[in-house]
Amino acid sequence: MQVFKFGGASIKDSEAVCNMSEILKRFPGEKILIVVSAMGKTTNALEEILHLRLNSLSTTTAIRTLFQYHQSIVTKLFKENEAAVSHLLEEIFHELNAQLSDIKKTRYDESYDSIISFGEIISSSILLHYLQKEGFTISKIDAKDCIKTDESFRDALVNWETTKDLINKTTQAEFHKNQLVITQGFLGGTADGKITTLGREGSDFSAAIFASCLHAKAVTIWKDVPGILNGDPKKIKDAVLYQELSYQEAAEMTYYGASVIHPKTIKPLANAGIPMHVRSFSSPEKGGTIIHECETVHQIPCIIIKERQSLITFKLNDFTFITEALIGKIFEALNKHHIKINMMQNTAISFSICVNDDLHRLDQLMKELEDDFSIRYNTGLELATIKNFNENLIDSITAGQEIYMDQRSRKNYQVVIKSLEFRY
Ligand SMILES: Nc1ncnc2c1ncn2[C@@H]1O[C@H](COP(=O)(O)OP(=O)(O)O)[C@@H](O)[C@H]1O
Ligand SMILES: N[C@@H](CC(=O)OP(=O)(O)O)C(=O)O
Repeated sequence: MQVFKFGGASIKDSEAVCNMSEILKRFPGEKILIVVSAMGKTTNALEEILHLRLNSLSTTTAIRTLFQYHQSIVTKLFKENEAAVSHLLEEIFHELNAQLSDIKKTRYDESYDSIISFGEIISSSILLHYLQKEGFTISKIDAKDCIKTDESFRDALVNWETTKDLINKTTQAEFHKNQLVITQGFLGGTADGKITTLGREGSDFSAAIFASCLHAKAVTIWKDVPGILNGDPKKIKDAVLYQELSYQEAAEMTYYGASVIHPKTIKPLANAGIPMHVRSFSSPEKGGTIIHECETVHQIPCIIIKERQSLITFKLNDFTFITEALIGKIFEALNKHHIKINMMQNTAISFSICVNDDLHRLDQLMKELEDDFSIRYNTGLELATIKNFNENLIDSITAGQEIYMDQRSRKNYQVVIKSLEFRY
């Protein structure tokens, strides 16, 4: 039994969905658990709809556009039974509207999950019907009933023991009857059935959760790139494909922000010794990258760019030194608001952190600390990390740039800058 994950790009239109079905046909008779993300940029569209609703602006056009996007995929995929699937789509959008009218501003994170989860609910429903039409024996399970989490909405923590039991019970029963089982990535549920999400781009992590609980023989993540390269090929010219990566190297890349894999994905797979393949959905005959237990340590530079960063500097105005107690106060607030530090630095009288641009969370953080510190911040930055750096590469990345913060260790160089026009 193995796990396949199809992300937004691999199911973004009807051609991509047909291609997904062709990929599955390459594995006749193989038991496969399919984890799907929302189609294309649906999650971003739902975030926008939530934003409009919370600001008491009209959501009508945005909802209609999202509906029409999915409807046009359904129309192209289904012919004789289009009406049934269209009806299902209408029902899901009806439910989305109902949930939107019930939003509570005071419980932002919970409302976020209840709305944003619709992307995966829609995609898994359409794909179930399409793959059935294509002749596969397939059933759907709901991730919210299998992956049990706490109530940290938007970044929920998995309760592994319950999850393992539920995944095994639910999935094994379905595999007795079907070759394929499909479920939603990114989603989980609390003990009392409220929907949660595992963090943006968390479907890779969902695939790893299912794989480790089911002792799958492998996980394959189908992407719009040939595998994992030593830099994002959309930004770095002549990026080189890694044929294999150790769990450790892969985990490190995701930690620094290589967006190709969600950072929480590697740990459960490494602990269970399950290999992960990252392969191209447009060239499924190619092997891509395998992440597994191996001795290989790459010496070529690897460039990781984390976009949408903010730099926040905390200071006291009376020349008080930044003590451990003051840093402790900042860390406590960061922990409380689920804000992760991507890079940090202190001087005698200031403490600076580079964090993701999550305006809602950062706003809460500032409110909490504004009485104790004078706070300055810059938004719209990028954090570049070069593993195995050399001076030429640093020069080419920082040339003409204002450096907001940088630091180096023996092997890694990190820099926060405004924008990165690559000349590499
Ligand atoms: N080191 C890297 N190797 C390959 N792709 C990378 C790397 N770093 C960033 N990427 C980006 O990751 C993207 C694929 O991840 P993502 O968009 O999350 O896929 P999906 O949503 O389909 O799961 C690629 O299109 C590429 O631009
Ligand atoms: N749809 C969610 C979860 C996800 O993992 O998506 P993708 O696999 O397309 O990155 C998001 O966009 O955050």
